[in-house]
Amino acid sequence: MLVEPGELLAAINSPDDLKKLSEDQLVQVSQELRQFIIDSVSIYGGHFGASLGVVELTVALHYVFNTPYDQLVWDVGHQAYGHKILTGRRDRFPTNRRYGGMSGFPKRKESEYDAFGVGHSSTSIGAALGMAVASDYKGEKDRQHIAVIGDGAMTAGMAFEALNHAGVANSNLLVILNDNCMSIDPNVGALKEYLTDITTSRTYNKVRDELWNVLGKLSKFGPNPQQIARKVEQAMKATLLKQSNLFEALNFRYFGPVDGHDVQHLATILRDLKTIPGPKILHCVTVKGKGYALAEKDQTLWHAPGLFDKITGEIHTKTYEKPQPPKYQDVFGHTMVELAEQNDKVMGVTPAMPSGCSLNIMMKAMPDRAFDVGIAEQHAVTFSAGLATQGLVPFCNIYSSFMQRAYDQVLHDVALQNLNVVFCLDRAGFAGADGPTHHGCYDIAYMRSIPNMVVSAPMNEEELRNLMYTAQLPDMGPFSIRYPRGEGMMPEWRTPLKKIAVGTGRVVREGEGVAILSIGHIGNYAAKATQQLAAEGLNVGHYDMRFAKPLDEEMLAAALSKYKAIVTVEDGCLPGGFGAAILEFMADHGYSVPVKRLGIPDRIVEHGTQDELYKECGFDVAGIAAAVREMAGKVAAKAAVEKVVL
Ligand SMILES: Cc1ncc(C[n+]2csc(CCOP(=O)(O)OP(=O)(O)O)c2C)c(N)n1
Ligand SMILES: CC(=O)[C@@H](O)[C@H](O)COP(=O)(O)O
Ligand SMILES: [Mg+2]
Repeated sequence: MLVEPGELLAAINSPDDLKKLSEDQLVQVSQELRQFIIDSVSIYGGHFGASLGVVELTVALHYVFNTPYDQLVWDVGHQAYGHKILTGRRDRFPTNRRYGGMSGFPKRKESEYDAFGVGHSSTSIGAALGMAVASDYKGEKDRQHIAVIGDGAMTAGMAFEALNHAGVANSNLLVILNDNCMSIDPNVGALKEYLTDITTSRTYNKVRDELWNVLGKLSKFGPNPQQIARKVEQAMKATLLKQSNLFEALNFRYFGPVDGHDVQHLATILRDLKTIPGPKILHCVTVKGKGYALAEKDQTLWHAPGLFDKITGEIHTKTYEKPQPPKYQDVFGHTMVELAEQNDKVMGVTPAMPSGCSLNIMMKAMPDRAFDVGIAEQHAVTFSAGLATQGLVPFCNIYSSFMQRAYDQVLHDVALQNLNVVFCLDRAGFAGADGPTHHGCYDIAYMRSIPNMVVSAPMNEEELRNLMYTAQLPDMGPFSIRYPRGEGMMPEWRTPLKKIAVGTGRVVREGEGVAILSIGHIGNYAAKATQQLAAEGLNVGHYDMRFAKPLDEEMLAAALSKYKAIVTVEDGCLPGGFGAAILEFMADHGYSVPVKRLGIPDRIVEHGTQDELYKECGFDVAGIAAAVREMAGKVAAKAAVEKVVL
């Protein structure tokens, strides 16, 4: 073991062991847990700042509540490392996010302590409410249901929808709002300002603390003082806070704000809250990255820093002798500025991923033309639709998997009205270590089914730039461009912007016998496979189709007439995907050439590096080459049979 737990932590293999500690020992065990997370993430990688920020909360929750009977739902789950360590998975930590190893997020099949599988944000309140209502139905009156949600996740519509329901369901639900003023980037929006208003109202906090101190003393004499104090507190909130009672207006009892790093105080409060029925919210104020100075200072960088030297804080980056290709996201970010300089109608929109998708480059250069709307994918799409009705051309950049949330908005608000909105789907295909919650498998299939939608994918940086350029030309209608996480292919990527005729592909190489039809970046793997095959004497054709919709029908017809077998390659799901589009075209036009489709199969693919997952699914370079050989073998066998018959 490269990471040794501290003395108390070493003895904790489940929350039952934690409960054996005295309340005085909670501070030490919290320190040890924090150190274990720092030590582990520095050498194994993963999300960092969020877990450090909830160390005390995690300890207090498992100390006070009877998990797993009491159900604890973590929102997003990127902050649940402490939870995993305390619930019997400390020894598995070296495998975190690795192929075949522990998931970076809570996952029901991984542990009975993971009450709900997460990864996408803002699901915790709805899920915990469902559990609470189920407990009501089953008569489990003693069961507790807790949702831990961050201030960033709280900005999403789903969270509000669940609060709205919970306020009348009257079930036993505790929402813990972990307020650190941060999403991945600084949190945005009016809710953030409201929460800041509560946390910074010194007068309110002072009067409230005094009131509850008195209450604590009086409560020995019965529940009445509590009721009086509550009434006084409500009146006080209304007068002392600018906008009061957002949560109380939704029938939640609001407690806080409390210091989320005072573990003993948290344990006391949580114990009290256990006795209060119905929906309640505890507002905890925490610091993202708490306990690691650099992470406290640059919270965005340390959200998920990669491997680092825990002593110096140096983040390990590879060094290269030659210039390397840029990340696709950066090509997007810089090209946005270039396009916006040329076309004053171009705007940028991101739901809470400005640094993830590099729209932050435009937000800095043109703050009035690029918007972070918070974790609100549905709103991001409809907001973009609104901009488009006024003649603007919004580029709405959403990670492929998060876009799943906004399918109806794409269809109803954009496509039905044929509005000029450009959807840039970053992290399309396998996301890698984040795993199935984040893999962008489905976008070709779901975008292809939408009328008016152009579905495209660049094979390299130049194509990304040209597709972006094309998409903002007049009257293009809804236009989607997908590209993967990570680097492209071209160190010299600032190529002149050129129009690509919609629905046209390009020939990468002519061959004979078998042709590969690929879409997007994975075409580079196909290109390598064709080179390997050429060395073996197999001269394989390769077409970079660029568009899954509309297909380049002319090119396809030519390829289907010339070649005896086809292999399609996509970094997307096979059902309904690019290969399926080719088969539909063939069926509709009477082609019967044998086809082998390579892509993401119809099952959940877990986490690992992108290359490990391509290999697992058979579309890494070796897999593509093997598929071509197989098809070439069939072609040769068929030709041999035909020769004998003749
Ligand atoms: C639907 C969805 N959109 C975006 C994300 C990406 N994302 C993951 S964590 C995060 C920030 C969450 O902020 P908060 O809930 O406040 O948690 P913190 O990191 O501050 O602890 C974002 C935007 C996501 N996981 N799910
Ligand atoms: C938890 C979460 O959803 C994000 O932090 C996500 O892991 C970011 O992914 P990228 O690293 O690909 O931006
Ligand atoms: Mg936050």
